[in-house]
Amino acid sequence: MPAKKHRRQHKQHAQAQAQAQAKARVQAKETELESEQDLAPAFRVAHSELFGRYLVANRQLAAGELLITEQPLAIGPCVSCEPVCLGCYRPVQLTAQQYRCAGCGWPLCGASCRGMQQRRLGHTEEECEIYGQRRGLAAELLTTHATPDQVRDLYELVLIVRIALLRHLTPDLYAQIRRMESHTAARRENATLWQHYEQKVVRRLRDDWQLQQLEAAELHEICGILDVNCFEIGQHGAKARTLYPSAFLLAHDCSPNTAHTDDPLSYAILLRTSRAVREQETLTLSYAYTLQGTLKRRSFIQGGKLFWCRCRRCADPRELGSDCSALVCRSCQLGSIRAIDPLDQSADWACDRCAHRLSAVQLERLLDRINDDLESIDVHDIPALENFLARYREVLRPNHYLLLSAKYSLCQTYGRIEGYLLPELSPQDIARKERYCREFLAVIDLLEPGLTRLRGVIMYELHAPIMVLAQLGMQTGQMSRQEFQKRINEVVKLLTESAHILQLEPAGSSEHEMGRAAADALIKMGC
Ligand SMILES: C[S@@+](CC[C@H](N)C(=O)[O-])C[C@H]1O[C@@H](n2cnc3c(N)ncnc32)[C@H](O)[C@@H]1O
Repeated sequence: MPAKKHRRQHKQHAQAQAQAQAKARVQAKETELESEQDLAPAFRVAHSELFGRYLVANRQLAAGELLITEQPLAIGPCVSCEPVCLGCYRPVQLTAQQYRCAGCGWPLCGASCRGMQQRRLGHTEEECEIYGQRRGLAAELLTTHATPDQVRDLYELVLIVRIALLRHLTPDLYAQIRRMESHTAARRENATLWQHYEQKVVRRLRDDWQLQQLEAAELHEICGILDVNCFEIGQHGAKARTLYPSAFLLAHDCSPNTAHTDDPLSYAILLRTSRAVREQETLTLSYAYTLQGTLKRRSFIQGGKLFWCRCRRCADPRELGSDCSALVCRSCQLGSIRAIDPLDQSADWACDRCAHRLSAVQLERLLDRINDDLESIDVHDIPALENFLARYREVLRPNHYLLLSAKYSLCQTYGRIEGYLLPELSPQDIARKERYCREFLAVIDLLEPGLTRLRGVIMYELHAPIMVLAQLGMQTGQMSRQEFQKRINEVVKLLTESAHILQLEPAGSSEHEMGRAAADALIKMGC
């Protein structure tokens, strides 16, 4: 081989080798970056004047990323609860037949309650001793003669006493809890709130129960910490409130970018992104029930968490396009009534077509009345719920949260309760279920988009009427093959997304079961 050709070949070979090495280096770097990204914490703690401490995404996060899973620091019955077992937080009766703790006499679900073995998460010896020494002031009041207020007042104390006990039992956990925000100064300025806790908690524990080792200031602080930072959790009828080591740091938003659930056995929280989150974006969850109007959500948040929310949804009279607070104008019957300035709780509400106005007080009174009406209806009473929708159709816009609440109950009862199972329903009733599901889903898509439990549940509910009506349409020859296929494609899409969302719920939860049912249905359909 001539030397020149050989040199050229050698040069080409060396160039190719250098290119391959460079490519390998880039690939190695990329892999390194990818794995660094995997290892990089998804979020960090930031601080601002407005939020105090809060969590921020450290990198771009995908929808469904698990951000936090942690055990509670403390757990106990909710504030306004019905009687529950002190071990597992499932409902109990106050009758003479109800099993009671041999040590202190409080009602428990049974001798083998799993909460008796879970130190710190259930009924402990230390707690038992305190109640046992004060049977007349606690357990003996918990009979069928107890008024709802007496029951609530006693159950409210449980978690406060548990936290106070941690001071000596596990000082590190206690210190972690005491570092949480309590808003004590602001609470002290609110005479009604302060007096409530002074009477119901501080005096009761220190004077009546003679627990003078619990200082008044410490008790007020614990009450504040609980009001500001607690999560309400529970599955299969259990209900409890919990404090978690880091999940409490999430800031609030009325259309949040995370969703959380809890493990039925360990009470661990599982917090995930519900949609894609940009690097530097604040991670948020909702402290209030999202299917409520701005006026109600804001006053609920101010009452418990002591700040006025000013998020994008709160500032928008149409609530991100959902229009879930709008009323029908009583005067012109054409326009919609909305808040003039939703960030001012006392601002008037005005019609967008005529000069009609309502004061915030008038509006609240009207909504309270309609709400009381709705609350008086059993969630399984289909005719009463339909009647409610018919009565308020002329008063509230179709997406109003009070109508949506009734529609949600109907979505879950049509096709599911005796007398209204799918084979028993008329095509009109099945179509009604489909319509309510669609209306509800359209609002949830705006307020809680992404991988959220409500979307998963309602998509599962929606697939059934579409499927049944499509089959019926084919059988009766009223639906074309093309239209039938279109409906089936929609069913597959709904089941796929529902299965994906609901199987993120912890095993053993009813939503997880629903997710599995969606996945099974897809298999049966050959998907
Ligand atoms: C559960 S704590 C969150 C952690 C708290 N920022 C801290 O530093 O401990 C709730 C408190 O955070 C603040 N906060 C959270 N979200 C907020 C928001 N959207 N606007 C204003 N303050 C907010 C309020 O002080 C609220 O009472």
